[in-house]
Amino acid sequence: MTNIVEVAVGVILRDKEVFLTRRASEAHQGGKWEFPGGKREANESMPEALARELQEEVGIEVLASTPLMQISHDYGDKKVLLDVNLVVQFNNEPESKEGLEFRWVPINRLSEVDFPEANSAIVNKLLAV
Ligand SMILES: Nc1nc2c([nH]c(=O)n2[C@H]2C[C@H](O)[C@@H](COP(=O)(O)OP(=O)(O)OP(=O)(O)O)O2)c(=O)[nH]1
Ligand SMILES: [Mg+2]
Repeated sequence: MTNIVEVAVGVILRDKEVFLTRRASEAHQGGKWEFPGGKREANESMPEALARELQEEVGIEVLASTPLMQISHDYGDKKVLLDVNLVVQFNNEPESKEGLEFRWVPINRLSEVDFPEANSAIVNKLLAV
């Protein structure tokens, strides 16, 4: 039995651009760009995990989010379940509270971004919206 890491992921969307951060080089999938988010803790629901992670990592308060998709992916060294949510209403200007690189990228340029493998399904879905 291998355990699956459940991850709350936020696609922060404003004016047809999304907010990305760059994973720390020593992290799993280090150096890749990502949608902010992180692991759900045992005592949390997914929406609670999303709100906490986006507050901790990028300093925003989520006011409303809508589920986009769930993705199961096996990286070989780690299995993840990404719970991906669109975040279109929030307070504060997103930045990286963890000192990571960040940038806004137009949706139609997402296919050029170096994401972890599991993210191609997210990119395809966003390009189709
Ligand atoms: N946040 C995020 N994680 C992603 C994406 N794509 C993807 O495969 N992942 C994977 C990478 C990691 O294995 C996992 C997220 O775990 P994490 O290590 O960032 O979790 P965390 O923020 O709670 O970090 P930590 O407390 O363990 O440092 O999900 C994505 O777009 N965003
Ligand atoms: Mg994280």
